[in-house]
Amino acid sequence: MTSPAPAIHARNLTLTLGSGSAAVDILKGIDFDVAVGEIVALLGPSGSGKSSLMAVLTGLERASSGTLEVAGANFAAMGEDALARARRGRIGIVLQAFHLLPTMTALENVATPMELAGIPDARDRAEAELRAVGLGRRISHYPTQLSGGEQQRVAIARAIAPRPALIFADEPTGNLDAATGEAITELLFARRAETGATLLIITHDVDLAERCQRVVTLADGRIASDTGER
Ligand SMILES: Nc1ncnc2c1ncn2[C@@H]1O[C@H](COP(=O)(O)OP(=O)(O)OP(=O)(O)O)[C@@H](O)[C@H]1O
Repeated sequence: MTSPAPAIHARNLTLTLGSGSAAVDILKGIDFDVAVGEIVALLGPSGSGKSSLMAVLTGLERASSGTLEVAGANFAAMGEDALARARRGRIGIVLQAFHLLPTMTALENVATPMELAGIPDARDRAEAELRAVGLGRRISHYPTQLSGGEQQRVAIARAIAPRPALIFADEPTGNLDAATGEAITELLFARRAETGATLLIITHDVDLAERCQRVVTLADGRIASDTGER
């Protein structure tokens, strides 16, 4: 029997942006494995490469060299179209600034990406997910009619409704007050537990990092420490 593919298997990932004398080495050889279902916090000082690593791991940015498999897909070897398809089925992203479409209701924000991906029953699934994040009575509201915490709930519903194997959250509580941020953290952990997804959270919040199973710290484009599984 073979063991299941890890959620992330990265070896010697590098990222260099720009060229010639303007080239900047941003990631300098990242070896990183994440098991299915693991909850990992990614810490590190500003400019250490956290967002760049997330961009590479989510397939938004292509690594300059190295190997990368995400939920069994060989991201490093894929063409643009195949990569876009592979990302869609595997990855959900939650960002600090919510990034909801202002002209769409909460329901449309969650359902439309699934409709575009050809997922059946997109509206029903979106509605169920919005109920699961506590917004069953807000599905027809537009983002401007929702608080920051509510908007982040919509963003979490949008990320999780397609049932991705991995959820990436980049400073998900960074725009929220402490109490609202705490509620959003609880929700993210609860939805992860219900769906079995693997969760990677970029954060400056040491309390949030402490609640993750594993803390990986970046410094100057390299992994400086990794607590591994506790
Ligand atoms: N397009 C680019 N061209 C050149 N350098 C870049 C580019 N994008 C990012 N960088 C540099 O790469 C480094 C890592 O940036 P990154 O945003 O990944 O760090 P970070 O750890 O996420 O920081 P923060 O916590 O402030 O968000 C920084 O020095 C940044 O200036």
